[in-house]
Amino acid sequence: NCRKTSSRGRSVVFCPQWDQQPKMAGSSVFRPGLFNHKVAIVTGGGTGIGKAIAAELLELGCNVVISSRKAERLEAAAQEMRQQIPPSSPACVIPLPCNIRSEDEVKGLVSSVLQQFGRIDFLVNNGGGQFSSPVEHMSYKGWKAVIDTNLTGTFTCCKEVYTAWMKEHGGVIVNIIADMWKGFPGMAHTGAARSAVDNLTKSLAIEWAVSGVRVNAVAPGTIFSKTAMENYKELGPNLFKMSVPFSPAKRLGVPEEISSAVCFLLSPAASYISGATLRIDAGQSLYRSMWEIPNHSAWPKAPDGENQEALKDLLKPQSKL
Ligand SMILES: CCCCCCC/C=C/C(=O)SCCNC(=O)CCNC(=O)[C@H](O)C(C)(C)COP(=O)(O)OP(=O)(O)OC[C@H]1O[C@@H](n2cnc3c(N)ncnc32)[C@H](O)[C@@H]1OP(=O)(O)O
Ligand SMILES: NC(=O)C1=CN([C@@H]2O[C@H](COP(=O)(O)OP(=O)(O)OC[C@H]3O[C@@H](n4cnc5c(N)ncnc54)[C@H](OP(=O)(O)O)[C@@H]3O)[C@@H](O)[C@H]2O)C=CC1
Repeated sequence: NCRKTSSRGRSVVFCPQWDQQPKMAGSSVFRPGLFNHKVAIVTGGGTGIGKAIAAELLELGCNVVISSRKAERLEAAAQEMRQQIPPSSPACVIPLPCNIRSEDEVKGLVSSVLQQFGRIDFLVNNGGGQFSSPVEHMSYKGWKAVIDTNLTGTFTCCKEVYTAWMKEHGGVIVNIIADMWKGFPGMAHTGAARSAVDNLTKSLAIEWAVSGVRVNAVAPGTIFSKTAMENYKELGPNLFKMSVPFSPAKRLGVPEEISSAVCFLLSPAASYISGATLRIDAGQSLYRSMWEIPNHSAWPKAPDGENQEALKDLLKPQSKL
């Protein structure tokens, strides 16, 4: 069904199906070999978004270290990814367990990667998460767990990779944050942490420009994966189903739609981009909030006066206005 048309003297092949054909899961739109011999650390790289990022980096020739707390799940993910690496590729994937909440474990991770590969070109701070709870019922321990993971964990990984390698050799960092642009009612801890990482990204982009380090963030909308859903236990399926109408796309995103943007930000195509946050949410952050506010009369009254009187009149059941 493809037609050849000529546009301004150039020959163009136009396929009407192209814009309807989705990118295939597990196949990058970037040039094979783009990241040959580079080394990346992807935290949370054994599941969901992190796994898609790791797989796309591998496909592009990068050596990838996937890291998170659960060693068995990490090893299984690495085995699965190894099956996809063509024999001609120089890339490899290794799982290294690390809790990003522990400064010592992060230091250990960075030094192991340097021992094994001798360099760290890319850091993707993707590991993290939260539970859902209104603030009034949130325990201090729960608040701290989420801040320590998403904010302090990201800080620690950035700092350790920078001081041990990127300060002298340059590199690229991408921080995964969230759609917290209208606050994050129901998950206020993560909203506060991700907003702080958005700001940290800007500070680091300036402080580390002198080392040739670019630092950017990606803010996903609601992205479906089995592991993300399972985190919310029995609430999970409904939470994700309920989110669909709140996306202007009227569908949820998938991890592969985040990984392509991360690979772009890591690549030389983004060589002049630093301190930026890319929202990958089909416009969700510009659209309506999921948080329902029931009708109530608790709000402070407006000042008396002619506008207030006219407003009362307008709102009477049979208003003449
Ligand atoms: C509005 C909904 C839209 C749909 C979602 C859209 C956005 C989606 C965003 C996503 O990020 S999806 C990805 C989800 N994946 C994860 O969150 C994975 C990582 N998450 C975790 O590891 C945990 O959630 C954690 C809380 C961040 C850390 O858990 P960890 O196991 O390290 O800590 P714990 O020792 O278990 O807990 C510490 C403390 O936290 C409180 N708490 C934990 N879970 C809950 C819960 N479900 N409800 C209430 N409180 C919780 C609690 O105080 C824990 O202490 P203890 O009581 O256990 O002593
Ligand atoms: N899915 C979505 O809609 C959205 C997700 N995000 C964020 O994107 C990132 C990836 O989430 P997603 O793939 O969806 O969900 P997953 O639950 O699949 O991924 C979370 C990953 O983070 C790892 N992790 C959690 N805590 C730690 C820790 N203390 N140290 C090291 N690793 C840790 C987990 O591994 P382990 O348990 O083995 O440690 C897991 O691999 C998270 O930060 C998430 O909050 C942001 C916006 C939306």
